[in-house]
Amino acid sequence: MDIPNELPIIYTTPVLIPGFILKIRLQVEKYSNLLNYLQTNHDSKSKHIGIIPKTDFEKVENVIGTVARIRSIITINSVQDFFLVIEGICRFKLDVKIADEPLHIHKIIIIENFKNLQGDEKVINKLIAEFNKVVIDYTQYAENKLYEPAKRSLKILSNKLPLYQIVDLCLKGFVHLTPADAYEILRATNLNDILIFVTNRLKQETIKEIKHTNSDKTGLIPVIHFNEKNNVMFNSKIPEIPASHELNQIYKAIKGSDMPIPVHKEIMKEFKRLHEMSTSNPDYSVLINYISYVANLPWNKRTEETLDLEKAKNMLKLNHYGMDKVKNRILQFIAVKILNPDRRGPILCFVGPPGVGKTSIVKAIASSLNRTFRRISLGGINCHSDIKGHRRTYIGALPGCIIQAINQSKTNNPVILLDEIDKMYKGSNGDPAAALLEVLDPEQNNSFVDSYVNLPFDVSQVMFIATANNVLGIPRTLRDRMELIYLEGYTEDEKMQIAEFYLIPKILKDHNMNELQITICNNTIKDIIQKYTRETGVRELQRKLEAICHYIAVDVVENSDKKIKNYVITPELLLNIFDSELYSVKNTLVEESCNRVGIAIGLVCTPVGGQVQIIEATKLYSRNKKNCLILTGLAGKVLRESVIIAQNWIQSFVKNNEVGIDNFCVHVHFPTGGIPKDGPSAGITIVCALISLYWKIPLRSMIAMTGEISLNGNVLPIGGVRDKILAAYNSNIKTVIIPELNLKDLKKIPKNIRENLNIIPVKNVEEVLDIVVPGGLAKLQNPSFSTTIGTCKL
Ligand SMILES: Nc1ncnc2c1ncn2[C@@H]1O[C@H](COP(=O)(O)OP(=O)(O)OP(=O)(O)O)[C@@H](O)[C@H]1O
Repeated sequence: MDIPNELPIIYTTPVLIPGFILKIRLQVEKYSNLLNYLQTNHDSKSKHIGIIPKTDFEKVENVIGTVARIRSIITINSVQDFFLVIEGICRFKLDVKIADEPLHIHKIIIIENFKNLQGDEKVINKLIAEFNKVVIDYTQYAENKLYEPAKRSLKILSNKLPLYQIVDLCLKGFVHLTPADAYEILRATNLNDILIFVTNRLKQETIKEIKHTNSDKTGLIPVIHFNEKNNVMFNSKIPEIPASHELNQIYKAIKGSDMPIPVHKEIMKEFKRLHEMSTSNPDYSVLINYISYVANLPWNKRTEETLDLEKAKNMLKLNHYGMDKVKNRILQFIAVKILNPDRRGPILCFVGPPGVGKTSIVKAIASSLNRTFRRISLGGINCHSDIKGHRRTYIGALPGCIIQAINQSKTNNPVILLDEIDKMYKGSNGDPAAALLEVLDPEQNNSFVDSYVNLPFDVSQVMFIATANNVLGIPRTLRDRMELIYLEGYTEDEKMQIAEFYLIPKILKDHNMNELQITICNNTIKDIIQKYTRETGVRELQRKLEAICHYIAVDVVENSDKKIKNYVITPELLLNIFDSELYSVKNTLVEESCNRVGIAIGLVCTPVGGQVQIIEATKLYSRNKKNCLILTGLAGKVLRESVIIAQNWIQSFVKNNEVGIDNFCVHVHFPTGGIPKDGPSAGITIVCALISLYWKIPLRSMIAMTGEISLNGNVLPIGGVRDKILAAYNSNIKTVIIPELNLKDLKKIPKNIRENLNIIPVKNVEEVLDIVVPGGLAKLQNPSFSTTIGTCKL
């Protein structure tokens, strides 16, 4: 729409805000020129006029008005007035006068419309939060009075609209504006000013409503306290100013608290009860503790979040090596928050073996967002009330760990780490997972009710991040509510980097030793990794490096009067520090298994990373026991089924090759016997061990394998390929057989490891046998080499 830069101007008492429609009444006598102008020549609807509010504008530097489009002109013959229906289009600044007669014509400068106004990013979130709070308070008291459009606006408001629309709806729906108010808004140069203005007006309206409601019911004039600092309002009927020092303290705590009005009302009821209670009553101290706990909760205290991508990137990089998946996810979270501050992020859950940095990166995330950090250890929790607290009626009742963590953080938007979420279990006193559901569900967590506090607390601002070692340990319902991010173990090279650039500088700083000349050679770090630790993470490595510092510390203290020495930690010195090597680089079990019948090398994934797993099989001849299968080594249900599938596949293979079948027992063992094992991925390894046993052929040495088998001999994909291949590499295995369908996982494996290992993908068991059996599949199919096979039952 073309708006001329010179417009006829009129002055009106009502203020026209862009987007609104106004009907004004003008005297024909006074405005005859304007009426002529609008009625002659062109269609009046294409004409614009400038509307300037009749205020004390001469005192104001810049006079702001609204460009209005004429919607209709209503003239009534018998009346000396006419009506203009005008629609506010945009705002303008009044410029120089062009003419006084026949019309007041001024030059105008169009200024930014509300829609394009910006808010001050630093404070806008706080203002919106406060505004939302005031809207809730207001509607609680004035809902019956609100007319339909306002109620509709309220519904829309809860859908989190862009800010300018919130303001727009407020103007239309809630606030009764005096002309002075409206002019204030018209002149606003940023959205913050408008939001502050509208919030304050709503507060005043709410106070009016509260006064009205309370005096209606009780005839008492309520005490209304307006907390300037937090701009939060309180309303309560205090019985009388409490006499005792203790009660006074609590009263002050309630007054100083920033709890929402409904909570405040409830707490004042309790306070009234306390006030009337005898101090000898056993409930007295319980009630005092309760009220002061609730009053001191951070109902509305928050840290100002820093949403700065570059800063967060640097901070995360500074604290942790690698972990790209986690870092990228956090950067995405920040980017989304910048675009839409109200959007709630998902609940993240980092799953991985111990010591890979799950806990420590959450701390780094909290500081990169400038939020406080609390850790809740869920390991071993077996009771509903550990999460949700105990009812106040119980002796020694306490709030649950969620509210306690929020209370300790003193803010309502901390980062809370739910550590070891896979290690909670259901006890006789309820299921803690069910209680956590309520906390983690974005639909419910803005009114989380802890049994002790017994009042709704908004935990939706809290950023919950969970960690787990084993995804299967996380209750299914909780798993559904979280976004799982898997962290893998580190390779030797990665551990070297972490030790050199992260752990050693951190440990030296912690021990106040960064001034000393300490050199830990690369060979030393490598030796620690290979001979003194066996882990997928770096926690043990960190402990060993700390032990080196403790060793040096004694020397430093004993020789404190002498000149500072240079300390060079060589691999040889490690023997002095740690007494003896803990692990051999060679995996003796694997090496001994070579050239023996009935043994195959498998790969397994444990909660602490990948491992090489030997499978042993032997025949037992016994008169009494025939056709039986003995399994040892704490094999789980799925593993036992894998053995049966392997046996049955071998039987069909034997039949096809016309090999004889005999009756005897087979014993399959999964060392080490003390550790429970389960899962389907040992399928092809079991087949190979049994084939080696039946055909009495030792398998080719140093070949490890992993893959599930189906009854007709297909090799199916399995999980944990990266960890398994790393374990094979660390155990000097030269060839690894994996299912062809797992080829996609190879991109997660460092290039140097891929180049140094012979990784062979297979589709079926025949291909496996062709690789592991000396002489290949042909040798097995040659009847002169075949042997008798046992038919076995479990
Ligand atoms: N990628 C890494 N970069 C730097 N330091 C790391 C890295 N990964 C782990 N660490 C260090 O290793 C130590 C152990 O890490 P952390 O306690 O976070 O492990 P975790 O995965 O939470 O283990 P758990 O599952 O046992 O709780 C910490 O000191 C941490 O700083």
